[in-house]
Amino acid sequence: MDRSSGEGRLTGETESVDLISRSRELETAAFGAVLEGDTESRMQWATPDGHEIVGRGVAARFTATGADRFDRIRTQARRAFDGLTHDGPDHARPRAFGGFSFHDGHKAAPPWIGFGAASFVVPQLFVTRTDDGTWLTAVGHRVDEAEDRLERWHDRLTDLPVTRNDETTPGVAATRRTTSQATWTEQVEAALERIDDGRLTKVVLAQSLSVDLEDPIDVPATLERLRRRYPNCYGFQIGHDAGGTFFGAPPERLVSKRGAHVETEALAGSVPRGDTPAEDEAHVERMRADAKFQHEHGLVVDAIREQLAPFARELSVSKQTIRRLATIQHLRTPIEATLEGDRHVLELVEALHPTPAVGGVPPEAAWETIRDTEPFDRGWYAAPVGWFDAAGDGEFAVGLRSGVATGETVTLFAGNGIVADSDPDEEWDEVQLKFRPILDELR
Ligand SMILES: C=C(O[C@@H]1C=C(C(=O)O)C=C[C@H]1O)C(=O)O
Repeated sequence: MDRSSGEGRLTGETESVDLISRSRELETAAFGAVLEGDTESRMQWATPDGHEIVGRGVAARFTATGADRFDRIRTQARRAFDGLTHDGPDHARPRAFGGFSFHDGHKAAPPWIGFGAASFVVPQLFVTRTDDGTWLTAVGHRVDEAEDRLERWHDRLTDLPVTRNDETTPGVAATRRTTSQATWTEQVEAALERIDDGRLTKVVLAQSLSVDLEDPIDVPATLERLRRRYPNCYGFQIGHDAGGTFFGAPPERLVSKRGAHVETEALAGSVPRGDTPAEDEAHVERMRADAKFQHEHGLVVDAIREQLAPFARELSVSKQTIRRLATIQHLRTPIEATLEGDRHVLELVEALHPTPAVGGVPPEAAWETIRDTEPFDRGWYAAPVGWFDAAGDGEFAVGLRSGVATGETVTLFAGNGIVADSDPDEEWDEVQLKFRPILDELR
């Protein structure tokens, strides 16, 4: 156990504490052990291009509530990162990992204990695996603290055998839905009335599914299996010993920023996979040719373009493509921008969240409809999860295809875009497909 966890860490909005960071290369693949044992915080982040970060402990924590939560996180982070000295390669630099709740008024009630309206942690210890090798980084408030932590964990990880992947799933004892199919039909019909009235153009309605497990879930092993099945998705977990663990395999990038270069995408419109390549194509062709799907997708492209334009010197919207996943296929439009001036990735996160891929159009009417309709708190579902660094660069996924594990229950969330001409039965089927990534790994 890392007994120094929590000592002298930075939490307040006014304190300023130096952060010292030290890295060294790791010759072992046994770095999953970083997540073992008691620690107040653990995190994992994997990208579709194969990069991976696994971390534990709290060197600095930033939290905020309210409408200015994005700004307040940035202010706290600036204080912490201003005093940072990193000795190691750039890719092993300290970053703050965490995210936001869907809505700024969110309260951390079950199953979301430990998940406030905005919460980020700079881990005390983390492993970064990229094309440049595997590196271990320790962060502390004094040089000796960082160096001791680095050596201790380096020795510990190097001595460990690489364990084989755990293929056993926890098993499902019981499931409970928040929304029956009959209720869903009523909800979609009520949303369609608002659309007919002209109050609303699109809303994404979600459902939640609670799964009682037969055995405790091993989140890292579950994520590993998800990564193999959904290699073109993100993989993440954010866990608190004093609360739950939010994890998932989102297919959707909210935004990534490196210097002036920004990448995002519109992902909306969903059809199943077929049993054969020809069936796959038939589903895709139906989606491409369908006015409802194109309308629903186009609203997302337009909103992202509008939100990003004020920040951009150049903005380009690429040709529509298909994102094909193991259980579902989506319409996807990549969007890139070159920023005008110096910006923090959290400014872009704030501008983009929620896109109409998870919220709706117009945003206020969509949020009102979500609030009037959904009998549960979205918590961090469909909200930004990811990281940022001292330079204000970072990458955020949309927290979809996700669940929050507490004790022996996992609460899953999934939703779908409703526009004029949506059919409640078809929308129901699409939502069930979106539960599958996590549900299949629990059964
Ligand atoms: C809302 C979800 O997915 C989003 C909604 C989609 C749609 O309406 O077709 C497709 C991809 C995601 O942007 C979810 O996975 O829960």
